[in-house]
This record gives sequence, C-alpha cells and structure tokens, in this order.
Amino acid sequence: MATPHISAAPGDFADVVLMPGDPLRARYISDRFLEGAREVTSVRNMLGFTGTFRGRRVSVMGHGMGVPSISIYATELIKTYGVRVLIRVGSCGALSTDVKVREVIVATGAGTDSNVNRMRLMGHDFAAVADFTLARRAVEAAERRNKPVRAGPVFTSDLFYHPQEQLNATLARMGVLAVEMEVAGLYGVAAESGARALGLLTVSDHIITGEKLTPQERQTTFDEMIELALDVAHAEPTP
Ligand SMILES: O=P(O)(O)O[C@H]1O[C@H](CO)[C@@H](O)[C@H]1O
Ligand SMILES: O=c1cc[nH]c(=O)[nH]1
Repeated sequence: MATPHISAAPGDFADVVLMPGDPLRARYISDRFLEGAREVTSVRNMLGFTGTFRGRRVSVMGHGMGVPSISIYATELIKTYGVRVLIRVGSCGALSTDVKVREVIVATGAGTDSNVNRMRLMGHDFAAVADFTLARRAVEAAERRNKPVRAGPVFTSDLFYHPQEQLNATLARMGVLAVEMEVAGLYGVAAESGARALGLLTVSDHIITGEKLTPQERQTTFDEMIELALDVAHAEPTP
C-alpha cells in the first residue's frame, strides 16, 4: 500500500506526525527524542521514523520545501496511512521588530500568495487556521515550561526570494509575525481531509534587522520547539 512518495507499510505511521522541512532534522528528532524508533520510509530521502515519546506512539517525517511538497506528504499520510494530527516544526523569518530571533511562534493562522486554497474553494479565500485544541495545548505547554511562545498569524510564501519589495512591510503593518513556506498549505490539506494540523515555527532570522541565529542557538531553540511539539503530541488521546 505504498504511495508514490512514501514506502511505509500499513500501520507504520502513528496517528500523530511531527514534520520538519528537512529530512535530516526528522532523523535528528527521531534519534534524540523518540524511543525504540525505526525508519519507515526513505523515498527520495524524505525520511520518516516511528517510535514512542513517554510511552505514546509518535512519527516524524520531513516534508521538503514549499506548499506543493508538504501537500503531497500530508495528503498521503492522511489518506493512505490514517494520520490524524500533523504538526509542522519549522523555521521562519520574523517580519516585525517586536518579534525576536529565537522566539517560537504558534501559527494560529496563515495568509499566503499560494493559490492552492483558492483552488480548493472555487476561487474564494479560505481561512487557513490551526486546529484550536492543538494551538491552545501548545501555548499552555509552553507556559508550563516557563518558555512562553508568541501566537499569531504568519505568511506562507511560494517564493523564498520574493520580488514584491513592499510585501514584508505591509504584512508587518497588518500584524503578521513571520514568513515561511508551508503552513497555509498544511492547514488547507488538513481541512479538506478531516485531519487536524498545527504549525510551530522557530524564528531563525530577522527579515528587517538581518539578525540570524548561530548554529548553536538554532539547535537549542529548535530543541525547545520539538519538546513543545512532543508535549502537544503526547497529550493527544490515542485512537
Ligand atoms: O526550516 P523549514 O521547516 O524547512 O522551513 C523554512 O525553511 C525553508 C526555506 O529555507 C522553507 O521550507 C521554510 O518554510
Ligand atoms: O521561508 C523562510 C524561512 C526562514 N526565513 C525566511 O526568510 N523565509
């Protein structure tokens, strides 16, 4: 029952999957945070693993870069492997001077220049929002850890190198916290498939100030976001 892009066997994936863009990050998360994990797919080197976290079965799989890539993997995970909860764990660029590098953002909603959600909704705008229970759980878990997160809207762009020079300033003025490349697509796939999704993002760089995390800071902050995502996964009732 493999799909064109995933070679796992039936039952290989847990009902909850953490998804970083980079498949090597998926391996890192599996090695560092999961117990008894094994690789379940490696088509195109888009690695996926399943193990347990504090006794709860959890999977982690890379999703690549951009809306088309995450849309393929999320759709196949949901429709073929019965995945019910997808948590993107990615990086983003901050748009406002209020938002600092190292912060973790709970993406409560995502605007986009991608057309995919309009394709799903007869040309109309779709409210690409996080699953409320997952988002609230993430905020509460962060508060319990005494590492508060920022919750709010992000912008999902098809272009990393964007030609519209006014776009970032306009987004910032409208309260959009950061730019990245997948969340709006993930929320659209989840909505059309009856699954639930959440985007957690570490601010890796600042679009306005040019500040960037050092590799060491990137690792530390990334680990904090993963621990948060695993708290959210762990609290999900098992099917
Ligand atoms: O770090 P990840 O999760 O890949 O996320 C961000 O990094 C990539 C661009 O460098 C895009 O995928 C963007 O969304
Ligand atoms: O998509 C992304 C990710 C990180 N930083 C950016 O500027 N864009």
